[in-house]
Amino acid sequence: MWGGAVSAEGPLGISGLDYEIGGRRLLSAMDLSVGAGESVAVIGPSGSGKSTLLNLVLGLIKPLSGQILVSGQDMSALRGSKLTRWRQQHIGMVFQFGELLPELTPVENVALPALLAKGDRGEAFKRAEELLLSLGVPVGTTATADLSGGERQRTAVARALMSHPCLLLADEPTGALDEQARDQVADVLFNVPGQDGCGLLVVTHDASVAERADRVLELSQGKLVDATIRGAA
Ligand SMILES: Nc1ncnc2c1ncn2[C@@H]1O[C@H](COP(=O)(O)OP(=O)(O)OP(=O)(O)O)[C@@H](O)[C@H]1O
Repeated sequence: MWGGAVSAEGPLGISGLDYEIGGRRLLSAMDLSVGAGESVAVIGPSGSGKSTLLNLVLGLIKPLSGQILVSGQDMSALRGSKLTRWRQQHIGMVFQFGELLPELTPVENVALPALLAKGDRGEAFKRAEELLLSLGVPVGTTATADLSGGERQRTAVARALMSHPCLLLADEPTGALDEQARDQVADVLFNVPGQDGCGLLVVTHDASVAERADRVLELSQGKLVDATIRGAA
């Protein structure tokens, strides 16, 4: 089992995490930490609880017991608008299907969270454009629906980075892509910790994506164990 001390300073520290659903113990005394500038991939069979783990980190569901620190803050201790604000300010999330609004342009999609949070409009559009250009996404007037699958996922990465999160989560970020687009999105995603200094936690079925991470862990019977993937560091 991979343990590791829970750091109050790092992007993510999980200790002794237990979670049950429908009378079934899904996570059991799980420990995990993700350091600044580090990437961790979690693999595991379907139904083993990988997405549930991300939902717990986001504070969308509460653990039975144990502690989840995001940027030093115990997520279980926060409720309502405080929890929402902490999540918005410290965590970026990339979903399998991007979860973008198809009729908006990529810049509008990326700027939207900042606009909804009543941020400065000009600054939001400027940062959105810079982020998209840095990730190789065209910033014209094309609707997001008309972009390629890979461009859409890179737009989703840009949106997740908009708030300068200390922790970036990704749930099957390349699951809907062909091989070439998968590699481009994985390049972009795994560059982020080195460039921004945030921690990256990626859940994936794809060994060629997982092996890019600094550490690969397998979720097995409620615990994270070291996984050896050919070519993994
Ligand atoms: N709200 C819920 N009610 C009942 N069971 C649930 C609920 N949410 C998740 N589960 C169950 O918990 C288990 C873990 O689900 P989860 O989505 O975390 O798995 P996963 O490892 O991400 O799977 P996949 O790789 O297929 O996405 C599954 O058996 C799922 O059916």
